[in-house]
Amino acid sequence: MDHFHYHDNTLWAEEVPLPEIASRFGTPCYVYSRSMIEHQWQAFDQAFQEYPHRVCYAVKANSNLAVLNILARLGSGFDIVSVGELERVLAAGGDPGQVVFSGVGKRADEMHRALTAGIACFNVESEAELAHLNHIAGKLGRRAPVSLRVNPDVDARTHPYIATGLRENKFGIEIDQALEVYAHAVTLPYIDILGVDCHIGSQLTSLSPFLAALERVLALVDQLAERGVEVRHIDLGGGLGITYRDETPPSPQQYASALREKLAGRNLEVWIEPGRAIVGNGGVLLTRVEYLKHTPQKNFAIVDAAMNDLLRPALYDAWQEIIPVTIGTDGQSHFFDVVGPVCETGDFLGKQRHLALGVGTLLVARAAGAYGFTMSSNYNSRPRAAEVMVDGSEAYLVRKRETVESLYAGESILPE
Ligand SMILES: Cc1ncc(COP(=O)(O)O)c(C=O)c1O
Ligand SMILES: N[C@@H](CCCC[NH3+])C(=O)O
Repeated sequence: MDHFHYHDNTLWAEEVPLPEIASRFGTPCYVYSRSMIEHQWQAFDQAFQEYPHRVCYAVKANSNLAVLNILARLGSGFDIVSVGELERVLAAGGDPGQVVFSGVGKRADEMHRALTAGIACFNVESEAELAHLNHIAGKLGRRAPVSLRVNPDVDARTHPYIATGLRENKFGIEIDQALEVYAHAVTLPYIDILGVDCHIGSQLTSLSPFLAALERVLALVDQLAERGVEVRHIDLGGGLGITYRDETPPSPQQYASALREKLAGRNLEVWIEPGRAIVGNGGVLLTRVEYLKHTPQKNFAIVDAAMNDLLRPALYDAWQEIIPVTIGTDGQSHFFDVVGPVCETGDFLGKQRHLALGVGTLLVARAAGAYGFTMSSNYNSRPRAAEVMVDGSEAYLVRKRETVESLYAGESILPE
């Protein structure tokens, strides 16, 4: 399915034209579509049909409160990796009883807060973390709900920086050691074993790695049952990819039905943690051309968004489609490198793009709803961009552009 439609310069099925958004809120800004985000969450939820499941949206993909609130209203669960993400979920009206906490480095204060908030499950990634959590829960006089995240040693066939399920990666407990760690876990007084968790990587474009991981997790579930450890759910993490260029990832329907087939007849809930596939295509980065620069080697379009706003091209050499929203003033097409104002040669949004551009042309970088704003920074003392949510005929400013003053508000100089 083509996730994205442009009708009269609007986003998806929303009605507010992007040039109007640019003039009301300025550029660069992120623009999200409420209906697209809802559509994608519901696609996952409905695809499992009657099979007991929980969709825990991965907050790291896009943690804007309006996005979280839209999902909370649908009844979504949330996958968090820090206390900061937990507080965002709570502030957005999310249900703590549907929160899972992933990550290799949970601190004591984070465990404490998550326990008092009453989260659904800690996805524990090492024996040391398990002992620490048992200790913290003991001090609170509570039992911590736990799944162990196992590392199934499956090649996700994605960018090496975002593959997480290989033996050499820092994530999870080696699957061959899992039985031993479970045997220990069930003896701990403040640990309640609920499930088995894994997450093998992000931007996966085929089903086979998911199914290979599922098979290994199910084999472990069976071995645990033989030893008297009955788990209630398995968590398969996130990772389903989207189309940036010419990838053809499975749809949420295809993904869920392949999982359902393997799970049929089991008395196990399945939890998933999709991030990118819910919000990725529901957002764009809107930016304006400031200058054109023609050199004997290259044509540059210098835009007002930069690597601090959208890091994926610089970090992963990721391809984001760039489309003009308004016609260029000179109307001439060239191959352009679309670059930002940051002082790094790696500061580009796209290279060698055939575009008709002029000064003032508005462009979008598509598929920027996931890992766009959340990976942004203040590098070069650039204020973070505004975020706008479009909902039918209304556009709401859901995060103001930062002010320059706010960037040094917490700093101080040394006394005389
Ligand atoms: C533990 C965990 N769950 C879920 C996700 C979400 O992944 P994605 O955005 O690829 O669906 C990630 C990131 O890859 C993750 O590390
Ligand atoms: N930041 C990555 C995804 C990271 C997934 C986190 N576990 C990206 O933009 O593709």
